[in-house]
Amino acid sequence: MTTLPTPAGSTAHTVPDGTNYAAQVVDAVKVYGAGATEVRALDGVSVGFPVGQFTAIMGPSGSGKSTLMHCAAGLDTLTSGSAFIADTELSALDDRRLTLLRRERVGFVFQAFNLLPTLTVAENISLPLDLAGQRADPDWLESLIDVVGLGGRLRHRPSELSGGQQQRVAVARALASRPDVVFADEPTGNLDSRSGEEVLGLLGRAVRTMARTVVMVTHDPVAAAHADEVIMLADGRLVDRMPNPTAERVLDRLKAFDRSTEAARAVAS
Ligand SMILES: Nc1ncnc2c1ncn2[C@@H]1O[C@H](COP(=O)(O)OP(=O)(O)OP(=O)(O)O)[C@@H](O)[C@H]1O
Repeated sequence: MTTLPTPAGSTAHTVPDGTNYAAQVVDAVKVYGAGATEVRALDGVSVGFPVGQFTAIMGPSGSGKSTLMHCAAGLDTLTSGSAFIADTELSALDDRRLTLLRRERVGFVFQAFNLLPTLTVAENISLPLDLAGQRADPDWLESLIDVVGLGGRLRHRPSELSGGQQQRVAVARALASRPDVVFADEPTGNLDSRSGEEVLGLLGRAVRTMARTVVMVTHDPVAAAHADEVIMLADGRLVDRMPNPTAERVLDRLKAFDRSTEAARAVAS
C-alpha cells in the first residue's frame, strides 16, 4: 500500500474538550414546509466529525441523514443552529464564499458517481483543482492515482469503466484538493458487494493513510462497519453513537429501531 504525504494546510475547529472537528453542527434544526405540512427533518442535532475519523450516519428512512449531511456540507442551510467546516461557520458566508469553500475544502461522493462523461479519468480527477484555478500537486495526484489503482485508465472515459471503477475515480476526485472533509452519500448504493468493498476500502485508506476525514451516509450495516464510529438518527434527532462498529451490532441496533417504531405505532393506533 502506498503511504501518501500528510497534507498540509488543513484547519480544524477545536472545541473546549480539545477535539478537532473537520465538520460540526450545533443545535441544528431544519424545518421543511410550514403549518400542516411542516416537517422537522433535524430537531436539535449537535454532532462533530473529528479530524482523521471515518464516520457513518445511519438511521431509518426519513430520519434526517441526507438533511444532516447536506447542511453540514453547506449544500443546504439550517433553519436554526450552526454548521462549521473546520473553524468556518457556514451561515457567515455569502453564496460566493460558500461555493468557494465547498469547492476547495469539501469533497463529495454521490451514489450516482456524477462524473463528467466527456472528460477522461485524469481530467475528472483534477476537475475540482481546475475549477478552483489551483495547480495540482503532482506528487499528491500521482499517489492518489496509485492508491485508487486506476493508473492504466487515465485516458479512458467514464463510460469505459465499471461502476466500481467510476466510483473510485469519484473518490479520487473528492480527495484531489485535499479537502478538510469528504462527504459520501450512499457511495456503494449502486455497486455490487465486491466493488462496494473496494470503494469502502479506499475511503478507509483515505482516512488511515492520507489523514483525511470522511463522513458517509449509508443504509448498509456492512458498509457502516468500515467506519470508526456510527452515529444513529431517528426522527431528526441523534439517538445513539457506536464506536468501532461491526455489521452485526449495527444490524441489531437497526432492528431495535424497527421494533420500537412498530410499538409506537401500535400504541398510537
Ligand atoms: N425538500 C424537502 N421538502 C420537504 N420535506 C423534505 C425535504 N427533504 C426532506 N424532507 C423530509 O425531511 C425528512 C428527512 O429527510 P431525509 O431525506 O433527510 O431523510 P433520510 O434519513 O436521508 O431518508 P432516506 O434514508 O429515505 O434517504 C423526511 O421526512 C423527508 O420527507
